[in-house]
Amino acid sequence: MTDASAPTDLSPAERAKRAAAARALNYVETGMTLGLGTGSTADWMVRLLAERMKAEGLRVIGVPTSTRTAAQASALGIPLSTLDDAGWLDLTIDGADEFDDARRLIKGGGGALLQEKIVAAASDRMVVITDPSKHVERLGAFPLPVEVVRFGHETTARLIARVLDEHGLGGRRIALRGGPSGAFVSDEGHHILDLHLGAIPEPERLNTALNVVPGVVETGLFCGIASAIVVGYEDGTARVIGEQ
Ligand SMILES: O=C(CO)[C@H](O)[C@H](O)COP(=O)(O)O
Repeated sequence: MTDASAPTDLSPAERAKRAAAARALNYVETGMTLGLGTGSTADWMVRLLAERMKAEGLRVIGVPTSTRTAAQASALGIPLSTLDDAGWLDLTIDGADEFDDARRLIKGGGGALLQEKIVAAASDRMVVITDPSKHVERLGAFPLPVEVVRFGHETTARLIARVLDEHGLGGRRIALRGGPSGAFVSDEGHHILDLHLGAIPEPERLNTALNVVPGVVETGLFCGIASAIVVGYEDGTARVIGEQ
């Protein structure tokens, strides 16, 4: 169903993101503790959530997955908690950079993958909000973000290259995320290596192998975590893959 309340001046891409976010809010019930994702699609979800809280008296407590989302949510008046104070969450709603038919994801384009994974893992359900441009047959066209400690990060990259070799992904480019002003630093004070893999033959196996490399904190591969994927479309409709 299209959303008649959607602003008419949005670009097609923003309409799709908004549609996914609006549909995902159907999972939210009053009294829930809710993980709040990071990124431009999650941004819509936080905005629409705040609107519903004001308009309908919906009560939730949010656990943000980044300083960016924390700032947005508190500016909009959403009550927040830390993950440890909340303990366990009813639901997390977050975006993704890629998803496949097995509901596996690549996340971390916005650099918040570590907190996003911890929060999602501590939730009864993770609902992903996305659009058709992120659907892939095989994960890996989007460079895989891997969060690493700053100490010895070039050595960690070499150790990762060895793992890639063993997984039939030898010679792939590994880039330290950053720009002219220096390397990107995550909310937890780490760097991110973007692995340009093209296609990942066995995401679960690669995730396990990367996570035991000394210096690796976490990967952006989310396997077996998302319970539903809400795909929003430019016409304002949305479709759910997985748990309704
Ligand atoms: O994983 C993320 C941040 O770390 C984001 O959810 C992902 O990058 C998608 O962002 P967007 O909705 O802006 O496309």
